[in-house]
Order: sequence, then structure tokens, then C-alpha cells
Amino acid sequence: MIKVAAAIIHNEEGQILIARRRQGKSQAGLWEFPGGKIEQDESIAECLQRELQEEMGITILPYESFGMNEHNYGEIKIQLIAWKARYQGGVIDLVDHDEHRWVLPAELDQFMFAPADLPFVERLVMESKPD
Ligand SMILES: Nc1nc2c([nH]c(=O)n2[C@H]2C[C@H](O)[C@@H](COP(=O)(O)OP(=O)(O)OP(=O)(O)O)O2)c(=O)[nH]1
Repeated sequence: MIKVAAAIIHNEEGQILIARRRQGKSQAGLWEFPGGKIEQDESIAECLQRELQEEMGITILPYESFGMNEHNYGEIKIQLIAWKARYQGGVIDLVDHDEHRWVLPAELDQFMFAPADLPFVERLVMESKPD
């Protein structure tokens, strides 16, 4: 099982950062919450800070767990661990993605996400709706 961390990064307008995996990557063409594989002896927050710097050139502050989802992609099984994070700074410069968007939580279900992300997407959309 591969452990992967994903950041649900929000800005001051309440928008969330999503990115589309570029051609040549697994799950190419699908949207995701940026992050990556957790290295040995690395905390989830450390992993997310490193990945966002490497993959996008931005700094973030992970502050709270959002949940975990296991998904079997056939050839690999992943454990996707999501944390909420605050955007701190930096200009987005894509390395592993070919597109990015800042979207309101209610708009997330308009994008085709990697299957492992769907429980997180559903929850974020649901939480955005008024009671
Ligand atoms: N970072 C990230 N990865 C996700 C998400 N959802 C999801 O299924 N994944 C999968 C795609 C990959 O199989 C794996 C994470 O790999 P990665 O983003 O570190 O990619 P990588 O460059 O190390 O490797 P690769 O996918 O190109 O083989 O988890 C998500 O929201 N964020």
C-alpha cells in the first residue's frame, strides 16, 4: 500500500486549489488535490510542504486532518490522507500538472477527480451547502 498525502488548500476568498495531472503521469487528465507520496520519517505536514514547493513552488501551512481513503487502482493500492492547509505565498509554477484552478467548494463536483478523491470531493460539496 502506497501512502499519499493530499492538501486541501484554501485561500482568503474561500477557494480551494485543484490541479490536473499531466500526460505521462498515472491518473493523467484527472483532477486532484496536490500532494504526493509520503517519504520515510516524514510527517504528513512535512510531506505536503515539500511536495507543494517541488510541484508548484508555493508555501502552505497544513493545519488539520480531513480524513483518509483507501483506493485500489488494480496495479497499486493507495492510502490517501487529506489535510486542510492555508495558502501562504508563492506564484504557482506547475511541474506535475498541466492546469490548476482555484474553485469554490460547491463547484468541485464539476471536475473529473481521481477516484480516490471522490469521498473528499463529496464531503466538501456537502459541507458548502446551506442547511
Ligand atoms: N498527489 C495526489 N495523488 C493522488 C491523489 N488522488 C490519487 O488517486 N492520487 C494518486 C496518483 C498517484 O498514483 C499517487 C500519487 O503519486 P504522486 O503524485 O506522488 O506521483 P509521482 O510523481 O510520485 O508518481 P507517478 O504517479 O507519476 O507514478 O496517488 C491526490 O488527490 N493527490
